[in-house]
Amino acid sequence: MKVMVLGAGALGGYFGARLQEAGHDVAYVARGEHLAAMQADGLRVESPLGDIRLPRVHAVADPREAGPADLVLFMVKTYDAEAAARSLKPVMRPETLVITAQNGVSAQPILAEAVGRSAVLPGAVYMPADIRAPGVIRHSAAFHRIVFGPWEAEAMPGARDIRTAFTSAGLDAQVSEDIWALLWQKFVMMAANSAITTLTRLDIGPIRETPETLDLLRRLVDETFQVARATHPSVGEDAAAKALDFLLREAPPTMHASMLDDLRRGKRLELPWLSGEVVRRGRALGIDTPAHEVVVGALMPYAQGNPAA
Ligand SMILES: NC(=O)C1=CN([C@@H]2O[C@H](COP(=O)(O)OP(=O)(O)OC[C@H]3O[C@@H](n4cnc5c(N)ncnc54)[C@H](OP(=O)(O)O)[C@@H]3O)[C@@H](O)[C@H]2O)C=CC1
Ligand SMILES: CC(C)(CO)C(=O)C(=O)O
Repeated sequence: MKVMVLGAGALGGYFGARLQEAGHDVAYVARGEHLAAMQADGLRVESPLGDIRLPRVHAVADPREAGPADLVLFMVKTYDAEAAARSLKPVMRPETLVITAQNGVSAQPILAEAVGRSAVLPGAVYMPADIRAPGVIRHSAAFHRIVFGPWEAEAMPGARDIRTAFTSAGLDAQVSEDIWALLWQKFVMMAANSAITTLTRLDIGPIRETPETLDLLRRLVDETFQVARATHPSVGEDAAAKALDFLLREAPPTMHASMLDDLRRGKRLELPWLSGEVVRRGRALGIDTPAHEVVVGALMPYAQGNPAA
């Protein structure tokens, strides 16, 4: 399979490397020091599920240099989605399918606007990773799950073939028939997770051991749950319980949201599409979201990068 990773950072680098190791033809679209390091020395992945060393990778700055692909992994941050989607449009072919990974529910429509809904397989990724150094991806838990599904039914056979390619590469991949319910379910967990770990600058372990902070986490989950249920009725009644189950029991104590990594590095934050999205949608629906409002107020000075830099 010919694969293009558009945004070959933490997730894109990880999935691209696993697929290349399994024999697929992968092109990595990246930029800056990370692109230069990949072009000079290849790509490394450090993972509890097995390290990967790829001394040579096809790393480029623009999708046009990568050429057309059967599968595009669209793995830029939400704030880069519009420009990346525009750059993808000229290399799309009728058979190309594009999997998304962005947290939240905003990036997928931006991509669909550029390439058409029938080409988009919205996806949710469950694994913590970051770029440890240029050319080096660090995966920091023993799970790497991706779930995607067709926005429009005709893409279902293509989605199943892609799942086979992923599982043959050792990845934990599933196809969902109601991907939007799943994206909202992840959003219920993730809006709270990104808010609480970034606000406190802590991993989830100490947060769940502190009763007052745990109470705040529960309120963040509940507010997003109210918004999710009002927006997407097929989100289950148990969505808040499932989100809490992940955060309080399944997640390793060292887990934190990728937004905290971004804050620590002085990078832009996806805050407007996480807590910001909950507040915006809550207002439109007449649902109070006071906990997320505080998070937005406290973190917004960091949303464009370190305000002290
Ligand atoms: N990391 C994680 O653990 C998880 C992340 N997610 C979600 O997945 C998405 C991707 O996250 P993540 O992998 O951490 O992000 P990263 O910032 O690690 O990777 C994105 C990469 O794409 C590059 N990039 C952005 N736009 C372009 C472009 N137009 N052309 C070429 N390169 C480009 C960025 O460069 P630059 O650095 O210069 O901006 C960056 O290197 C996010 O929306 C996040 O919410 C979901 C689950 C887990
Ligand atoms: C918390 C995690 C790793 C869960 O997959 C995530 O989605 C993120 O940090 O962006």
